[in-house]
Amino acid sequence: MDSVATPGRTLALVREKGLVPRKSRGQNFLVDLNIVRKIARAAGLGPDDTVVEIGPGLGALTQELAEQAGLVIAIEIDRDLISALKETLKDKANVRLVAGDALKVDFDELVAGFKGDGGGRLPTYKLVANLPYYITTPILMHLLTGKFQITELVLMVQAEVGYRMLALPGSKDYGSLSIVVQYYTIPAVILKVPRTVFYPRPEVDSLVVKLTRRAEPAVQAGDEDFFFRVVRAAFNQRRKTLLNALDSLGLERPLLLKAMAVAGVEPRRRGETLTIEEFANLSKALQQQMERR
Ligand SMILES: C[S@@+](CC[C@H](N)C(=O)[O-])C[C@H]1O[C@@H](n2cnc3c(N)ncnc32)[C@H](O)[C@@H]1O
Repeated sequence: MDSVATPGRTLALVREKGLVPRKSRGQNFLVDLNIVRKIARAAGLGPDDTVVEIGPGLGALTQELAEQAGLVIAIEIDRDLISALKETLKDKANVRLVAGDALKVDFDELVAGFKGDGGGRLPTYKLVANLPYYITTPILMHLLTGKFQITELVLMVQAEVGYRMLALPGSKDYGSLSIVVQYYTIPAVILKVPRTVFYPRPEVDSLVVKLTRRAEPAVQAGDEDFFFRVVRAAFNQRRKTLLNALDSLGLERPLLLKAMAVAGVEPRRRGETLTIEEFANLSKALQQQMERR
């Protein structure tokens, strides 16, 4: 079957199947084969690779992934799209379609269901998606904190979110998302994508980013849940000093001040100036002080 990634073929398929792209599901289909190819190529796929795709839509990206990977597992929430997908993917024997909600999927179990569990050593795989924008952050949190055997993620996201993933201390885009992404992965920009290559057109431009999973987190943060609580507290009230922002953790002031002194972090600084290492040191110092109480 010819690629569905052209305006003519996408529109014809939408009409033929009586589909109405749902905004509530983030349905903006790619209609530019050149962009589709660049996204798939960014994942560096070969015949030995398994790739999971979230939200295949009409199959534009799936068709290309199937050309390059050994096995493609595509999870689509909208059952109305499944019949269109069966048609656009009918000559792709290496694609497995799964109807379901990616937010609820245990990706390792899903892959093991098709590939076996590797005799206890779960197979690794890549993840590629033109993400539905309305759930970008929860999906990303699920993918990263879920500790799945994903080695690389190539994701198309709203440009603004992409810049937040890559932001460094001191920039206006730097926040909790930057820390979570950089803690677990090494992010890089692959490509800027204008809104004109989608049907229907979204209201914003997009960015394709590649996240390479680190073998070990970027820093040793001690208790991870606590580390992320500290990070969220620091950024929830960005304009406050760190000392005031961390009040929301419910800890006594003297303890906060002692931990800041131990970590070498000035209480008057703002959270948005702290590096990921400084957050980790602060979080560990707070944990130590709490244990000593
Ligand atoms: C931006 S579209 C991308 C479609 C296609 N991959 C493309 O590039 O043309 C997002 C897709 O994700 C699907 N989707 C939305 N929420 C989902 C979820 N929770 N789990 C799986 N798929 C979801 C939508 O139905 C839609 O097909």
